[in-house]
Parts: sequence; C-alpha cells; structure tokens
Amino acid sequence: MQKILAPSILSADFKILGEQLRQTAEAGAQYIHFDVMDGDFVPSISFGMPVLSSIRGVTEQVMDVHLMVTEPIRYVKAFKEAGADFLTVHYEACEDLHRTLEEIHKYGMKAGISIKPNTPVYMLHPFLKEAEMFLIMSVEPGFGGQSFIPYSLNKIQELRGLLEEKNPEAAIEVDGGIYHRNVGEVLQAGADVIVSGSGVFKGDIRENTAKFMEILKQYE
Ligand SMILES: O=C(CO)[C@@H](O)[C@H](O)COP(=O)(O)O
Repeated sequence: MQKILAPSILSADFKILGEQLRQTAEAGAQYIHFDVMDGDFVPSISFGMPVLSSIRGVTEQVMDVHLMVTEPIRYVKAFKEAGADFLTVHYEACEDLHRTLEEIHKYGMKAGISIKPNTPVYMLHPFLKEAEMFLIMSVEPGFGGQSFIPYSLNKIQELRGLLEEKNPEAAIEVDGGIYHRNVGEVLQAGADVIVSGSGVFKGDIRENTAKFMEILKQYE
C-alpha cells in the first residue's frame, strides 16, 4: 500500500498558511491533516469550518479532518460542505459511534475512528468493518509538539493484525510526536498514514517533507 504523509497544520504559520501548504504539496505530501478542537473533548480550541473552506480553495491535497470534539455527529454535514474528504471522530466522544459513521458515509466522506493513548485497541472490534481509516493517537490529543508514546507501536501492530482479517483495505493512521528519526519504526509496526506537525512545519518545510517522503517510499 502507498504510504501517505499528512502534515498537521496545527504547527503551521497561519499568516502564510497557503504558501506553506503549497510547499508540502510540491514536496509530495498527499494529505493535509486538519485538527479541530472544541475546548471540551480536549482542553484547547483550534479552528473549524471557515478555515477549512478557505484552504480547500488553495490546494488539491486530500483534506483529512480529525474532530477532537464531543458528539461530532452534530458537525458532519458542515464539514462536508467545508470540503472534508476524510472525517475522523473519536471513539471516546460519540454516544452512538455506529450512527456517527453512517452519517459520515451518508454525506459521501470516508470515515475514520480515532482512539486516545489509554483506549485499548479491542474497543474497536465492533467497528472494524465500518471505517476506512483508524487513527492511533501516539500523544494525548490536544497539543502539538509532545513526545511519541512508545506503547503506541504495540497498538499499531495489534490493529494491523485485526484489520488483515476483518478489513484489509482500511488504513492505519498514526498521529503525534513523529519525526524523521522515529517514523521508520511507526511504518515498520504497520502504519499507512503518518501525521506530523512539528516534524514538517518547524524548519525547512520543503526539505522536511521531502525527507519524510523518501523514508515513506522505503516501506511501500
Ligand atoms: O492532533 C494532534 C494533537 O492533538 C496532532 O495532529 C499534532 O498536531 C501532531 O503534532 P506533532 O506532535 O507532530 O507536533
């Protein structure tokens, strides 16, 4: 399977966001990871639909939207209209996850399910055939720039094994604390989509992205 880089714009410079997205696209990043925080499910507040609509107009990259929001079902239609391609919700944030995933599919988006670092992979069992992507958070959701939690590697391996049997087409995305120095072990464990904020946007964006793409290719 092709390996994908999804730069997380949480670490971008919003004064020149369009230009920074262009640099990631030109260096090969296929997705843009768009973190939405509501100040309730996570302590921080980030950005929402108006920012997504605005960047949708300046790049062809796939919009990979990660809702760190309580009861995200309330916003499915709005994020579709703003330009989301993937809509990922948290297992821990949904009263009825089956219905939330159905709603995402009803609006023609691909659905993702995310779990926090302390949520075991077995909680995903009832939903393995209901999503196109599964997001393992390798830091506590809420802030960029944290350290990768090593136990996440075991969770990726466990999930890979389950998906091979139940939903081999589904992708595993991993998010938090990923840099050039550790992305190899994340890919080796079974990840398909790599989210990186600080690792892409701190320093030379073109060079950082190109180096990630070079490493990703070695694991295809
Ligand atoms: O969702 C989150 C944090 O909640 C992540 O997407 C971070 O934005 C990743 O940032 P780095 O750890 O790569 O700086």
